[in-house]
Formats: sequence, structure tokens, C-alpha cells
Amino acid sequence: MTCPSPIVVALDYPTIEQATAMAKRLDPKLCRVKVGKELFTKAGPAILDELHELGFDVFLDLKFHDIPNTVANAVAVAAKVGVWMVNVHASGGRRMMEASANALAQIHDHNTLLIAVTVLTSMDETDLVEVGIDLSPQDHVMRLAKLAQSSGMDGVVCSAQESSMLSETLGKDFVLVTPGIRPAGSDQGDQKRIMTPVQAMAAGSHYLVMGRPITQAQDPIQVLTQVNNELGVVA
Ligand SMILES: O=C(O)c1cc(=O)[nH]c(=O)n1[C@@H]1O[C@H](COP(=O)(O)O)[C@@H](O)[C@H]1O
Repeated sequence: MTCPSPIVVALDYPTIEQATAMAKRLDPKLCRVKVGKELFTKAGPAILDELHELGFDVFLDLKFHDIPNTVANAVAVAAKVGVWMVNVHASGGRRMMEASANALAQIHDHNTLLIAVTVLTSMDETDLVEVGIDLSPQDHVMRLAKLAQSSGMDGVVCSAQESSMLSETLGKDFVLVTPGIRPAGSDQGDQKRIMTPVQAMAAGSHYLVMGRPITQAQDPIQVLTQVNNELGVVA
């Protein structure tokens, strides 16, 4: 079954019990789910099996960034466990991304999207200057996204503020995964480059990653349903 919603709920929890309790309240017809560093470090690959058994497409968000051989092998293992999406850091460079794409291509019948993180949505121009990058976030995202596309990635993680620019330049099939999604009036937290769900989809995002606005809401299902309704998703 393909989920009709673009929403990917970030299951950022410290225990497998909390993550599965939330997943059981969610519905694979209403969203996909994301397993990141916090949950994976505690729960390990068992959480992937559990979420797959519940019927979810799973984004394994470990943002691999290492030498080409190490990252390529990690990406291949992720595809073999059947995750729907896996990511690497575009700043790991062309050889790292090409090795990862080649490793995936050698797996018969895999169904995993390989996505490169550009500039984290928690960063702005000042943060980039501190790490030696004298470009605006937009320009650095564009540079890394072009590199990711020409290195064989299926798409990128970026902020929705960059979606229309990337969609125009790199084409509508290049997958844009956008965290930093905040429904109007919700807390920005540590995110800097944010957009509302409706704005993000209008800008050309394919998938919207949402964590705290859903998982820390008093009624997470009501928020998820409301966002799906605003986006015109018919489950
Ligand atoms: O790769 C990601 O998913 C990611 C990339 C990025 O640039 N920014 C970003 O926030 N994320 C992830 O998206 C989620 C956002 O969560 P909230 O800020 O709670 O909605 C977190 O799990 C982050 O790890």
C-alpha cells in the first residue's frame, strides 16, 4: 500500500516502548514514520522490524557521513532490511555518494530511496560562517543539491524554503524531503528555516518531516488529521 500522505512523523523517543506506543496510535494510511539517532541508538534494528510489521514505510534517518566504503556498506544494509528511505550527508562528497548509489544499484529489487542532507534546517547564515562556509544557506543548499543529483542521489533533505528553487532547477522528480515544518502558531524550537505544511507542499516539497508538532501535541492524531485535511489528503 502506498501512503497518500506526504507526512513523515519523526519518532524521536528515547525508548522502544514510547516509539511503538505512538506508532500504534498512528495509521500507515495517514503517515510514514522516521527513526532517527535517539531511537535507533536505544532500540537498534528491532524497531525497524516492529514498524514494518505495523505496516509503516520507514525512513531510517542516521545521516551517514564517513569514508565512501563505510557509508556505502551501511546504505546497503539499510536497503536489505527494507527501509523505504535512508540518508547520507551531501557534504561527505561525490565519492561517498556515488559509492552509496552504486552499492544500492547492486541490490536486486531494492525499494529504498537514497537521500542526501544538504544544510540542516536548524542552521542559518551565522552557523554556516562559523563552520567556514561563506555562502547563504540557499546558495549552499543549491550547491550540495546539484552535487547530490549528479552523484546519483534520488533527492535531498532541505528546508521547504528552498523547495521551489530546487524543484525549478533540478526537476520535479528529484525528491525533496523537508523537515522544519511548523503549522501556524506552533513552537519553532531549535529549527531556523521553517514553513507551514501547506506552504511547503505549494513550494514543491514531496515529503514533510514533522516531529514535535505532532508527537508533543496533546492529541497527536488530531494534529495529523488536521494537517492531512489542510493538504487535501484522502486516505
Ligand atoms: O534528516 C532529517 O530528517 C532532518 C534534517 C534536517 O535538516 N533537519 C531536521 O530537523 N531533520 C530531522 O527532522 C526532525 C524534525 O523534528 P521536529 O523539529 O520535532 O519537527 C528531527 O527528527 C530531525 O532530526
